Amino acid sequence: MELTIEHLSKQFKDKTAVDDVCLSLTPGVWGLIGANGAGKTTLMLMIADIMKPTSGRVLYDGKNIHTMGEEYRNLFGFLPQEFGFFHDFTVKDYLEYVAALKDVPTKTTRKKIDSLLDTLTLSDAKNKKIVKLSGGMRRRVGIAQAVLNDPKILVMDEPTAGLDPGERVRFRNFISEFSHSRIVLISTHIVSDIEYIATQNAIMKAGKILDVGTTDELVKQVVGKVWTCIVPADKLPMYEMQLRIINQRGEDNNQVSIRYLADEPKVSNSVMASPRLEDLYLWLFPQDDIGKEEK
Ligand SMILES: Nc1ncnc2c1ncn2[C@@H]1O[C@H](COP(=O)(O)OP(=O)(O)OP(=O)(O)O)[C@@H](O)[C@H]1O
Repeated sequence: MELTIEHLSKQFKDKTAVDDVCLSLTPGVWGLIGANGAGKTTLMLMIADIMKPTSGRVLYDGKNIHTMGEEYRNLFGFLPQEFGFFHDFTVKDYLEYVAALKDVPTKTTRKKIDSLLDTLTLSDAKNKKIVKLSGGMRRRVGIAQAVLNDPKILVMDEPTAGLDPGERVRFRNFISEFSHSRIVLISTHIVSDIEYIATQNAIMKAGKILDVGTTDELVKQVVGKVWTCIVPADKLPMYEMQLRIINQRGEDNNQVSIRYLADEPKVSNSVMASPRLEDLYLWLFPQDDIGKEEK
């Protein structure tokens, strides 16, 4: 099974949101990583066949998804970033409605919904109106509707937005299990949410895919660029001005442990750290760039 993205572009007036993207997605969890405005949502909407590309095409096992119509929709699950819930529906009624839309066999619908609500710890919310749910619960209802038809391809735009730490862990476990022989594409800028479950990552910046690889392959780019050291707490403001500090933790005796990015050690007692995906992300997307991509 393969989803092939061939020279996909999307132009909005003078803005190229997606710029000649080529990517071949195979079964596994794919992390689509990029700052705000990188083009992730636009790319996902085209993969969902909701938005028409300006040029290029998406093929599922060699077939153009746009010509597959219902056949594609039946094997596809999508969690959009902005989710238009039917707020007056109860969770159960809403999921039954989606199941009907997606041609889930009526015989199995109830069982399927109950089992999903259980897995996503939503059983207690089953008969509550969606309007009454917390943001994290609504997101989980969104996840439930996306997987209701057991999709072969699951695309989720920022699925962990609004989830608390416990919910994030459960989400990761759920996706790891679910992704077996399926293509799961997850966009996020919360890198730690996919770091340990993504079999591959695609890094997107300014509409282009900069790099594709496993986490281990990708983080090689920042080997020798991540440092940790201990500095006196009263010197921290000075270091904050001079260094790209990505993490800091208070220690005993008025000291602070800092983790920073630099081509070479900038503070005398610095020790080279093993890079993580988040370090690479911050290296590629310095905070100042976040949100500026659209300019
Ligand atoms: N309908 C539209 N009309 C005009 N410009 C758009 C439209 N949709 C997206 N854009 C622009 O295209 C670029 C990519 O947007 P997109 O939402 O795909 O990025 P993103 O990586 O998903 O960002 P975020 O994480 O903030 O959702 C941005 O500059 C955005 O302003």
